[in-house]
Amino acid sequence: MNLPAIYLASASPRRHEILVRMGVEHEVLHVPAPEGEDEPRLPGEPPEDYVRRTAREKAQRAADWVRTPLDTSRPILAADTTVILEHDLLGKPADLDDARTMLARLSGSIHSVHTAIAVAYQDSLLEDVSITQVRFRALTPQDIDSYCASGEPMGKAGAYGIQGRAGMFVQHLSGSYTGVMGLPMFETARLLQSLP
Ligand SMILES: Cc1cn([C@H]2C[C@H](O)[C@@H](COP(=O)(O)OP(=O)(O)OP(=O)(O)O)O2)c(=O)[nH]c1=O
Repeated sequence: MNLPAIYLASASPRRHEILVRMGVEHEVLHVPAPEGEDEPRLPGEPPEDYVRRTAREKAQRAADWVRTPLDTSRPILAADTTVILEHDLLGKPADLDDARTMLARLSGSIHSVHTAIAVAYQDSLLEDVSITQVRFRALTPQDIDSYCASGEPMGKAGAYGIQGRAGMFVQHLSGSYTGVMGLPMFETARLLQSLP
């Protein structure tokens, strides 16, 4: 498959790793974070809309930021991953207590992981979203403590990384494994292929 060389507007090492696996030539852009709260949700905004809007804003911010110094013929890819449990949105945990609370809520239940991708290219912004249902086995307090002690929950939506030890918590998955990790391969390849 012939996919174009791109810029990746993401600080997530997982997204870089997935693009490497896809064989997509890319350069990572370190776009300065906006001032204020990290990716705030608008009042009453449905999670599906939130995750799409956030990915679009990341791609647009990167496009505005790079305009002059970089090669504008390269598409700019951004993504946003959010865990949704009973209409609540679980982002990255603020600290280990927060991580413990999130993991206890995910224990023995089904949640969904939404990853939106957005590509800024030649004044247009294209997007797609991958939605995956994930069932966790019941976790004991010891499971949660030792997982938190591993350091893996921090920096990850829902306080877990399926690609690490938390893979052992996943009893069933319906959707995209790479979407849960932060960049759905199928949707990303399809979006990049659809560019003019
Ligand atoms: C659920 C899950 C999330 N994650 C990660 C992917 C994302 O890095 C992170 C969700 O946070 P995001 O806000 O989507 O991304 P980010 O802040 O890490 O990076 P950037 O905004 O610069 O692109 O959670 C995993 O690595 N494994 C998982 O199983």
